Amino acid sequence: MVNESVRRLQSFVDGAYIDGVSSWEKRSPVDGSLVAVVEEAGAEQVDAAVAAARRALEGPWGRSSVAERAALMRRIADRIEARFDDFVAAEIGDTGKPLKQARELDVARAVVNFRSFADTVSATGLDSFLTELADGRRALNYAVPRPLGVVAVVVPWNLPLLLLTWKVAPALACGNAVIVKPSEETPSTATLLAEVIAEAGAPAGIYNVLHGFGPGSAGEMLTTHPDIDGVTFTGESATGAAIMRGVAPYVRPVSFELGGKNAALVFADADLEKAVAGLGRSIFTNTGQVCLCTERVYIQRPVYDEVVAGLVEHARGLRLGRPEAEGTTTGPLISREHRAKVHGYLDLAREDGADVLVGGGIPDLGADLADGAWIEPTLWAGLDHSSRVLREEVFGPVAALMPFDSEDEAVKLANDSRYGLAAATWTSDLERGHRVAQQMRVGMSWVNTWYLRDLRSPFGGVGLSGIGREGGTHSMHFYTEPTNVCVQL
Ligand SMILES: NC(=O)C1=CN([C@@H]2O[C@H](COP(=O)(O)OP(=O)(O)OC[C@H]3O[C@@H](n4cnc5c(N)ncnc54)[C@H](O)[C@@H]3O)[C@@H](O)[C@H]2O)C=CC1
Ligand SMILES: O=C(O)/C=C/C=C(\O)C(=O)O
Repeated sequence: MVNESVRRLQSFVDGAYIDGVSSWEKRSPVDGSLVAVVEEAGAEQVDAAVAAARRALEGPWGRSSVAERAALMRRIADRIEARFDDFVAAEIGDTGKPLKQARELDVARAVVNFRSFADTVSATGLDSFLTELADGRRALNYAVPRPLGVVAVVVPWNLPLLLLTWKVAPALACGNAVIVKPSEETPSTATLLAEVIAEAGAPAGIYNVLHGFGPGSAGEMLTTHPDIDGVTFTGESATGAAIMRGVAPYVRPVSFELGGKNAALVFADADLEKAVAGLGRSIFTNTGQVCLCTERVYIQRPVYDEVVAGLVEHARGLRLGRPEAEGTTTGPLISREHRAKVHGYLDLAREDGADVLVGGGIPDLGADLADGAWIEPTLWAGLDHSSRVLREEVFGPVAALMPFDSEDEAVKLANDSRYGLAAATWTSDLERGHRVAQQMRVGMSWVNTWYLRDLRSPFGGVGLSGIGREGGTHSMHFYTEPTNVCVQL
């Protein structure tokens, strides 16, 4: 039985909430309590969303000016700010993440995403060339960006609103219509955003939300729909591969930000206090559920023991608890299913001979939280580089610590991965910092910091970590198709 006070979440198509074909119960990873009943969209709702988005593009929205669209982005940002606490509550309800993080990272970044892409679209000029041929003819070439069209936005559960708005803001700023498929684990903020975008004066049909799952459900139905024009996706690499297969018959562009198995390198000359604090953040933020999180830490041998001791102390100082509780630093994993996956790696690490320095199991947080998806922050030493624990993305609050001797060895170990998303180098030798950072085979290479973002810079990965870059003008390129005009003068 569903308590009457429990929210029902519906898909949002053509400016209105619509019924689904079935429903599921979204439960809190904090204590297993019921958060919402979510209606699953079926093929009919997917068709309706694609048709609504297409109609919107054919209407006034398709002729809107950059200035009008930038103004709308700013009004949406203002409306999110006006309902900041509602977004924070919705995000916490779905994920169990600490209140402070939801406020300072997730929802704050949603506001910045809209403002930043309002700025970028306003400042982006045209590519143009004055062409002078050998025979004396002259021409003006200029490329006019047209919207990509109907864009499918498929996003995961780890930073739900942040990652959703990171794609929706530039897509709308460029004049597209979007159909969002939020994760089945985090349906709330995408639904609330529909209300806010409508309140900000957006035309019906430019922002649609379909609730559902991946294979055989709304995710697959949307990304294999013949009338979408492109897919932007963040999530697991295997899911990216499945989406690629789905769009292949229609030859649609994709932008993928996928998994990571990110390395950090700590050199003996680093400021160790800062390095340990930075590593603590890069391993454990969001319970390790950020694609950028560090899961492999290489430490130069002379400072190995000191860094290991510092990290163990940091992990022991983390406070697992309810999002709103004073002092909570760390929430649960997103679900029991995901915990089973992470727990599988804890078992595997032991089988592969890891020395478990801290954590390694499921914590006892009392009867109140017994039905949640809690896991202990865990650090390992002594793992061989060939262990699957060091090759596969765990996506939990875990890292393996390993010593190295030379810079060349550290670079080689860090790059020994099929993933290539992010890296962090800790050193007080600036030359080394630049040298090592540039050798990392990744999309984002930080020096003496981690997850410091400038939204104008390219964001994405190489290898199994993705295809393409988003951010600033890189987003503009993905969400538009240029038409080159050549006028003989
Ligand atoms: N690197 C990253 O950013 C993330 C990695 N993960 C990893 O992925 C694992 C699986 O978690 P999931 O939530 O299942 O992530 P996922 O990557 O499979 O799901 C992300 C989104 O894709 C949708 N989806 C799944 N299969 C699809 C398909 N065939 N076609 C279209 N859409 C599809 C999902 O419904 C969700 O909205 C996690 O255990 C975690 O390790 C999960 C979330 C983010
Ligand atoms: O800051 C961003 O734009 C994105 C951060 C994190 C991810 O992309 C992720 O965890 O997938």
